[in-house]
Amino acid sequence: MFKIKVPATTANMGSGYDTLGMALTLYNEFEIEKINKGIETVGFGEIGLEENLVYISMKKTLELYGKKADGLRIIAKKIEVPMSRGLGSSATCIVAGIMIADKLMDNICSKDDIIRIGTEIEGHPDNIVPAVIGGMSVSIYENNKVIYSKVNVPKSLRFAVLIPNFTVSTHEARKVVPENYSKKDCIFNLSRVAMLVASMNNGEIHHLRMATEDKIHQPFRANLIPNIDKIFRASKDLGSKAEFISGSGSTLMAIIDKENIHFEEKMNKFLTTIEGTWNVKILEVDRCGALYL
Ligand SMILES: Nc1ncnc2c1ncn2[C@@H]1O[C@H](COP(=O)(O)OP(=O)(O)OP(=O)(O)O)[C@@H](O)[C@H]1O
Ligand SMILES: N[C@@H](CCO)C(=O)O
Repeated sequence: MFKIKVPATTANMGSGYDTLGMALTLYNEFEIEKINKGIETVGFGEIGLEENLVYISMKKTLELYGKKADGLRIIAKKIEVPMSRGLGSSATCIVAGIMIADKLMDNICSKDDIIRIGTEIEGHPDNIVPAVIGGMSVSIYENNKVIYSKVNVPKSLRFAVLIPNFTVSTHEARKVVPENYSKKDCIFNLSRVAMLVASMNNGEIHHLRMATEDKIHQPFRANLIPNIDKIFRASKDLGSKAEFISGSGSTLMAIIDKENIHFEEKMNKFLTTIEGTWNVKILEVDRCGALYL
């Protein structure tokens, strides 16, 4: 019947907890087929229908419009975004589910509707917004409304994702983030997140290291990722412009210049000296967002 392709996303980007996010050139693809009766899922491993985030999001969207689905097979056709690694795998499922429902209703939802429903399901907007519209974005979620704006990303940048073989659940990683902060720490992050948006927009790559510094979530989540300091130090030594935890982890992100062509090979070599298995991918910004194929 139809296919949907949704990009991976890296949320927070250091200083922008629950606020900044960016789509990356790594994708999940879902295919929908007609069947006689019921709803079937294929390619989702052990995940049962009622726990399947694509199905849950499709069902919720249809219910919002007073509709129901029947006679559908949802196929996880191509899964590139690893689960629970801080690359927005849940957002790919949520956005795909909403877009399936929308297609079944003859595309009555606007992008803003998809973003609003998706954010309500996910609980924060920073993966959902870039997954839908592509690029880097800043979002505000308040009173069930999402207000967002795109940020320019310099074309010379590449994004090295360092993906470990262990997972970090977002639900668990949100529990270690404190409820309250000092005025000093608030000013620390406010200044950096504003600097990050300005630096990206103005192509001031030399500001990125300071602009991605954070006191809101990363110091508390660092304990969930063994050797994070060593890995960030090695990345800096290999010429990266900035490093941060992607989303809630476990993936670590290094921003590099496109001319840094030996980064991948050298980082892979370094990571063999660290416990665990790591997979390095050099990605670009996805500038389109989710699409029907
Ligand atoms: N390919 C998939 N098939 C089915 N469900 C998936 C798939 N990928 C992700 N999920 C769902 O999303 C959940 C993972 O979401 P979680 O928010 O913990 O991680 P993430 O979205 O990968 O990371 P982050 O939000 O930090 O970027 C899984 O437990 C599962 O419910
Ligand atoms: N802003 C979210 C992103 C992960 O879903 C967090 O850091 O918990």
